[in-house]
Amino acid sequence: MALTVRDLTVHYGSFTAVRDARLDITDGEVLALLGPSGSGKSTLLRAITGLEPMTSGSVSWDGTDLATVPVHRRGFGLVFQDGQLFPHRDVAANIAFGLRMHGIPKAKHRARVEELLELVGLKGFERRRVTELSGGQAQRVALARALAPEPRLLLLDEPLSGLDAGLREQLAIDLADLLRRSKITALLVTHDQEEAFTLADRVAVLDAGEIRQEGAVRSVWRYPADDDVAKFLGATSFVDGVAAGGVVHTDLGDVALQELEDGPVRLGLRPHALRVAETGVPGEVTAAVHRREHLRLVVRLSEKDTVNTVDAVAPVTADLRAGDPVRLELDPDGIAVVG
Ligand SMILES: Nc1ncnc2c1ncn2[C@@H]1O[C@H](COP(=O)(O)OP(=O)(O)OP(=O)(O)O)[C@@H](O)[C@H]1O
Repeated sequence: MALTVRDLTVHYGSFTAVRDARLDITDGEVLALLGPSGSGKSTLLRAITGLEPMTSGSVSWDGTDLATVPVHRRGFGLVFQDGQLFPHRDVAANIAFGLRMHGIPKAKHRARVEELLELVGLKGFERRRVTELSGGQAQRVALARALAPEPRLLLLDEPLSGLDAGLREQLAIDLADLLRRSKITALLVTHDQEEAFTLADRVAVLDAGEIRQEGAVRSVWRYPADDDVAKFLGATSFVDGVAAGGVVHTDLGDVALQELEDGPVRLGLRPHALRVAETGVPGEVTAAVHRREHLRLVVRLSEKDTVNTVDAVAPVTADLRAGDPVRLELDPDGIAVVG
């Protein structure tokens, strides 16, 4: 086990920002700490680095307790939201800073800087002033600087959240590729599920200072531990049903979920779990908004006691507006099995 965190608690005065956190990261694995704003993600990350004093608990690397090891001797690389580059130094000097700090001889700097710029897709940028970089380029330089001394753990705190949506998506894909190719062990903090799922092998969902669920990305997405985690992962309504022979029967219709054992189940529905179709439960559109890939609807269901209003989707080409009658069918793709 590379990183082991046990019972980590951080108090700010009488307020508990992180309570009894337990985490493991194995070599070459990327773990995302995912949670809403204020849930304690940054506090936990900072406590792991040693930047934030812990109230209790332990952080170990390969079984060695790091309590007495200062931040700069932990062998961790850090990347924050706003890069924090040195504005008066050029790109090469920013990246070489990490090498100097770790006592790597100057003769080796140039080759390593070139190698890193190539890795982050900024070949030839050595002499560029950092004030003349775009937000995305600056974050790539910050990443190169953190990777320069070959840290045993890379810690990324919302590394992409200062960037606009399109760039963020592209950089997340590039970063995922880089982490995999270089087999980097990393801990990523984000409030963005998509970013966590693009980048991480496993996620730990944090809420109000506590880790509510931890597991492989796909499994947490499909099987959230409770309604709160399901809501945080996009479920906007819930329906109870009964599974029998791989089909779940609910008030909103039937849906094939082959992996489920027979018995009662609770389903969390993301908007695309309900799609406009020829058949299905009837309802009336109360709102329709165009999104990039679909038309997002709010639908009031007719004659349903348990669920009244649900989110649903229709193709972008559908000409639907408030007041229109529709029918909705369940789509297994958007469903989470809760509990
Ligand atoms: N230095 C501090 N003193 C007192 N309270 C703090 C301090 N730093 C953070 N907090 C509080 O601790 C809680 C957790 O903060 P933290 O920054 O870890 O959350 P987060 O999940 O990273 O949030 P965000 O996504 O908004 O950055 C918040 O309620 C915050 O107000």
